[in-house]
Amino acid sequence: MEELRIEANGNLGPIDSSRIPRYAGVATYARLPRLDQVARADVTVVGVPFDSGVSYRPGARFGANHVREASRLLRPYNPAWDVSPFENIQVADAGDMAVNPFNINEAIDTIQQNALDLTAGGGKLVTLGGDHTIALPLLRAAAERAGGPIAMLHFDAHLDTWDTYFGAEYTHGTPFRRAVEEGILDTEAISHIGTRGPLYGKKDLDDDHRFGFGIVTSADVYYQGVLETVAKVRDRIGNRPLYISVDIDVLDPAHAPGTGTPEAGGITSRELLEIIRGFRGMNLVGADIVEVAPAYDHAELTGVAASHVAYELVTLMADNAVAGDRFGEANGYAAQALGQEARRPAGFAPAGKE
Ligand SMILES: N=C(N)NCCCC(=O)O
Ligand SMILES: [Zn+2]
Ligand SMILES: [Zn+2]
Repeated sequence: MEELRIEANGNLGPIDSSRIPRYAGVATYARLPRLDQVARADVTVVGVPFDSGVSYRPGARFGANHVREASRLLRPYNPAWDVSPFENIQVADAGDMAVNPFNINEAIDTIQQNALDLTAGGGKLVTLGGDHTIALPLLRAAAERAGGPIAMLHFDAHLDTWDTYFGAEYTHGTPFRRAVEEGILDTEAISHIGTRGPLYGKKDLDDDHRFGFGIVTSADVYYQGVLETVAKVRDRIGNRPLYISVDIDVLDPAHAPGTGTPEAGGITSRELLEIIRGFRGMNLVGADIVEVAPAYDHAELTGVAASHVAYELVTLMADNAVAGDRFGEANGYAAQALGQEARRPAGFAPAGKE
């Protein structure tokens, strides 16, 4: 079948859903071209079908393809930003990394190397997991590309800074402790958002605090709201190179039942999307969305939520790519919401607008 795609500014976009029904054909993320169909990509979406690091329900190895299937309804214009991300930059789907399910250490090495290979031309990665183990090699690669320790925002019900499980150091509950130990995170600028639920003991929090993490709990988001959450985070992170890791279990199980370690009392998908929009202008260098386990999903709720999270993250990258580095300038939707005057850098007009 011929692929009728939207094209703008030399960027090959999604299959045109007004000419080929969106439910037809093989799924790529947002119906975007495969990486081998484009000359280069500014942002590469890649799947990591790996879940050998889980402590409870398995199944996140099927997450990436579930998110792709659930992403067919994404449309090319993002009104919350007044940005058409796939027109601003070339985004492509690289398919899945081939990762050993029987050897976690080898899997971690493979993910790190593939992440480096995929960013060799200067592009950025948005990774679809996979369990949270994969964040460690992705952070290693992102820090190497950034030339030093990077800031991180970690959306999750869980801290994921535990030490070991059954003696194992590399699991989905331990990636951020390992990352701090390895010195790849800028410990002045790391935070969890959305944490909640029972822990093993108070020491979990003490350790986490000692590593340098700030915490905005799920209850904090409820009581202080999206705007204060965004303001605090922007204050803490500034313009540092920033990696965002989203464990889909940050959402309440009502919004994202398809995950392996669900915890009651989570934030809503509306809150999560709005918080990310509030990061407009921040220096996002890479991102992952992990822990989508389709076997426990219903009506694609979790897949749709994850596909929209990825869409907002790609939009943030696309917006920055066109606007340049404009951190500190109050602009756009989130800034308006924060009560600041919306401004655009001179000469900036989103493709097809103004
Ligand atoms: N990263 C995720 N989703 N979960 C970690 C939970 C670790 C535990 O079972 O204590
Ligand atoms: Zn989690
Ligand atoms: Zn996690």
